[in-house]
Amino acid sequence: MPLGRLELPLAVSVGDPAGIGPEIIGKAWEARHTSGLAPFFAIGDIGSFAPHWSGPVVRIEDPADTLKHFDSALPVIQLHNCLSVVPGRPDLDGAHCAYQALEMAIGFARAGSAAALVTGPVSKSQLYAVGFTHPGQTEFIAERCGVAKNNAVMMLAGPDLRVVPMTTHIPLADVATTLDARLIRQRLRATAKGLQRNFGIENPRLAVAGFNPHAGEAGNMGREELELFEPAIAQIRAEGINVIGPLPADTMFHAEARAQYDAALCAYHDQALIPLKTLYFHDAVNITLGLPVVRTSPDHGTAFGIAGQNKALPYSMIAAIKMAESAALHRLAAADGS
Ligand SMILES: NC(=O)C1=CN([C@@H]2O[C@H](COP(=O)(O)OP(=O)(O)OC[C@H]3O[C@@H](n4cnc5c(N)ncnc54)[C@H](O)[C@@H]3O)[C@@H](O)[C@H]2O)C=CC1
Ligand SMILES: NCC(=O)COP(=O)(O)O
Repeated sequence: MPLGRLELPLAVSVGDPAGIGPEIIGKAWEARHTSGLAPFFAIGDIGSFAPHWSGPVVRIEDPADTLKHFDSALPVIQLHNCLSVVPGRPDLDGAHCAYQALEMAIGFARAGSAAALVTGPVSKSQLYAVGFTHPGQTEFIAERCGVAKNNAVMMLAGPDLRVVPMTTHIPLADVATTLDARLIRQRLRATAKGLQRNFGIENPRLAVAGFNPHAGEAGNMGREELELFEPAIAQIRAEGINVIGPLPADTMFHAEARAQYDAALCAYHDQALIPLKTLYFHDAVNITLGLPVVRTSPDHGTAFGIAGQNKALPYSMIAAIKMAESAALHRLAAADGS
C-alpha cells in the first residue's frame, strides 16, 4: 500500500561544518525533485554553506516555514555563536556547532516540529574534544530521548543488506567482555521491533554472526557460541522471533546467504560494517532503532580530505532522507491502523 506524504518537514543537522556535511545537504536539496525528497530544513551556520556549495540558502526561524521556501532555496535554521570554519580544517568551533546542531535537531524531532531527524557526519574525536561524553550520536540521541543505551540499536541498511553491530564504538579488545547473553537478547528484540516499526516488515528474519572463526567450530575455536549465543538465541526463538545462528561470519554475506534474512546481527563494529560498506558505501544509511523519533544518517563520515572540493557524492545523504521519510510514514500508518 502506498505510504503517502508527511505533513511535517525533516530536520537535517549539518554535522561538522569543516567536513562534507554542507555539500551533501546542498546537493541533496538540488536533487529534491529528481529524487522525490520530502521537504527538509538544515540546522547549522548559514555561512558554512558557501565555502562548500554555491546553491541558494534561506534563513528560517521556524521549521513550519520550510514549505514556503523549499522549492527555491535550502531552508536553514541558524545556530548561535558559530564562527567561520575552513573546509577540511576541523577545529573546536566547528565541533561546538556540530554539537549544537545535533542537540537542536533532536529537540525539533522530540517536540513534534519535525517528522524525523537526519544527522550530518560528525567527527567523534572532535566532539570528544569539546566535552561530548557519548561514544557516538546513537547513544547521545538515545539518552536525550530517555532510551536506555542497550535498547537503541545502530543499524546500517543498504539495498539488500541490513547489519547491526551488537557492540559499537569500543576497543576491539573489549568486545569479548562486553558481549553477554543479555545484550544479545536486547539487540535481537530491539532489531525485530525496529524492522516492524520502521520498515513495515511484519515477521522479521534475523541472523546472528558467530564471534569466532567458523562460529567456534563446535567449541574448538572459542566457546562464546556455545555458552553465550546459542542460549540467548534459543530464548529469543521461544519468544516467537525468527532468528538463525550463530552463523560463520565469513560465509553469511554472499548474495544467496543475504536473501535468507532481513538483518544480520554482528558481534562488533567492523564485522558488520565491512561487508555493508564494501557493497554499498554510497547507498547505505545508518538508522537508529528503538527511539521514539526516527533518526537516520549517511553511512559515511566527515571526509575532511575532500571537503570544499566539490567531490562529495550526496547519495548516502539522499538515501538517509528518503529512509527517514519512509520510516516516519511506516510509523504513522501503524499508529492509525492502516
Ligand atoms: N555518521 C557519522 O557521523 C559518521 C562519522 N564518522 C566520523 O568521520 C570521521 C572520518 O572518518 P573516516 O574513517 O575517514 O571515514 P569517511 O567516511 O569520512 O571517509 C572514508 C573515505 O571515503 C571518502 N568519502 C566519504 N564520504 C564520501 C562521499 N559522500 N563522497 C565521496 N567520498 C566520500 C573519503 O574521502 C575517504 O576517502 C571520523 O572522525 C569518524 O568519527 C565516521 C562514520 C560515520
Ligand atoms: N561507524 C558508524 C558511525 O560512526 C555512526 O555513529 P553514530 O554517530 O551515528 O552513533
